[in-house]
Amino acid sequence: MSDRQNKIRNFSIIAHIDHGKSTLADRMLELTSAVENREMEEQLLDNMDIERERGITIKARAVTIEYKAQDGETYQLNLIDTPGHVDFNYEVSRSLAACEGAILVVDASQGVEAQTLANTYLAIDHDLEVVPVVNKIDLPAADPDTVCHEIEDVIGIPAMDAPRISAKTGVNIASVLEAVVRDVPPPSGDEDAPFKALIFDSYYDSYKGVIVYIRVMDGELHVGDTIRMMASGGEYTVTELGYMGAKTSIPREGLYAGEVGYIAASIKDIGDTRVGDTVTRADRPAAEPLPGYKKVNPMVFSGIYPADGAKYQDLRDALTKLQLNDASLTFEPETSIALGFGFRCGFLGLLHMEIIQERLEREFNLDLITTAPSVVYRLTLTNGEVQMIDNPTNYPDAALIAQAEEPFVKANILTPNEFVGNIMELCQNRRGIFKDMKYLDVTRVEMHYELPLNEIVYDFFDALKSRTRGYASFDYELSGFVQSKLVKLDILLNGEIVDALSFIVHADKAYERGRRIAEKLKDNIPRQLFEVPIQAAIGGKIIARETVKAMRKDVLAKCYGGDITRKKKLLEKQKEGKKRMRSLGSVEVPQEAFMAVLKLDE
Ligand SMILES: Nc1nc2c(ncn2[C@@H]2O[C@H](COP(=O)(O)OP(=O)(O)OP(=O)(O)O)[C@@H](O)[C@H]2O)c(=O)[nH]1
Repeated sequence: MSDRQNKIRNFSIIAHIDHGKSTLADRMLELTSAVENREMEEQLLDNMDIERERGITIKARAVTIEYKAQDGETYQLNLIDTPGHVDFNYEVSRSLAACEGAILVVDASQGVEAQTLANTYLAIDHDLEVVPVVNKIDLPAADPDTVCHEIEDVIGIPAMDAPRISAKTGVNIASVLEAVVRDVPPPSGDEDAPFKALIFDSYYDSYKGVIVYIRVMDGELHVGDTIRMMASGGEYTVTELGYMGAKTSIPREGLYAGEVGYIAASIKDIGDTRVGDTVTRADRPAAEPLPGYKKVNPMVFSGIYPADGAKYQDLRDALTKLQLNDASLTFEPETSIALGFGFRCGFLGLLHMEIIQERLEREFNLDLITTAPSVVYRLTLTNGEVQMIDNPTNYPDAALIAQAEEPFVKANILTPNEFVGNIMELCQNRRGIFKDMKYLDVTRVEMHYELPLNEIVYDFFDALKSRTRGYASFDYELSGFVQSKLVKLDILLNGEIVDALSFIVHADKAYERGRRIAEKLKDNIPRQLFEVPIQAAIGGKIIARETVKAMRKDVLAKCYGGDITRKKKLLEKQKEGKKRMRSLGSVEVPQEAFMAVLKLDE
């Protein structure tokens, strides 16, 4: 191994949400003075607005810092950021593939949580050295000894000597860097072998074209070399390469085996730079690509329509741009009788969906109507054909279906034992199958359930939080398709089926759902000039009915003539309220109505 490699450490930070991953990353950058204190925006590594507001990290990012360790040597530390939410396990996985180690941050007042476990297992799957760190020791409720025992008992890695730190106040941060230098193995890789690197992220820069983030496995690369993308075959000449500093990129003349960095090569087509692909050199290509990693298929789908039909092209452009650095987002055109032209979009999970919606609205200034999310169903028809259905509108007639299957997940819930009853009740309501339960210590329990994805995509997480006062944590992975009794529930407004409101539901729950949805819609559809019947139907049979009564008075009637400004205000208000309305046939329906049908627990 070269001396250069001996001084490199490639690592990620993994943690349960809110345990302090981003704060620790900031402190590490600060300590290695990669950033001037005053220049430092809060949470440098999350550089998207929405992330900052929600306090979660979405996209993988990487940064190179130099650290002079106690042994007197200067090390190149490459920190690769990972998202913490269950929806993004795929992205965690792609970051981990570029590392040899992972710092596992555990909150000293909370202990091991569901995503602590899930992320640790992912790291172990990637053969990473896991370096535990106990954070938030400044909190009065901190109990680092117990948490260290918990890490040893539950995860099974030694933790008694784990650095105990406060990322917030900056206590003991250097001990984390020392642990990284000491415990994370340096990269191995043959500098003399043909160049081979893994693409783990990319983004589009309007001047330089696509910038790809790579981890070099073997060989070396210089400006002027011609690279080849092994999956797509695209060839480009490298115009710039280097490290990503905390704020700016630091161009270099070469990148070598074991290093993490970026390349720019005037690449215009993002399709050529697939995350997970292998880059090699055209003059001396590698024989085999790297294993890459499994791309996950989106499991949650929803229709996204521009509120103003004229914005269809803008919506397409916006989705195309977002897809550039979010390969897990899929979309294709669809038409709805009710909503016109839009796109069927596929997401990793509900949070992913919300984030994309928010970005479309905020960054691209679009007003959207989104339909209820649906999972993917697998149907075997009576003629033997197998169909995957991600849109309830395309659900075939019941008479044509020989067998219907829905996706199930394995759920892992960690909770203080006092909430076990509440959680069992919730899971039972959601058609969950209890698997087992074990005590982590005297007060905390780990529960395993199998649940239909359909029952958890909407509001399971919120429901779990509210039943456990926020103490339970939850993680899941897909386990496969399970045969199920499914029916399509249609909603009729004023006697007409609204295709955008149809959805698939388990037969045993259809009546109750139909009734609740009709009630919900009644609450969410404002009065119109005429009476509007709301009906729920299965295969043409009406199972529930509500009525929105006709409007009696004009809003202005309240004003008794007189005050013109007051009148104006009321009219403005009415206009505001209208903004997100959609005419379905003759009925005006607000956006909230489309989502309200999902939040049945409220
Ligand atoms: N008291 C205390 N609070 C901390 C400490 N470290 C982080 N926090 C706080 O914990 C909260 C979550 O910290 P983040 O760094 O955003 O957590 P994260 O793990 O990056 O969260 P995600 O990005 O959502 O995964 C923030 O309000 C921090 O200020 C600490 O050492 N002590």
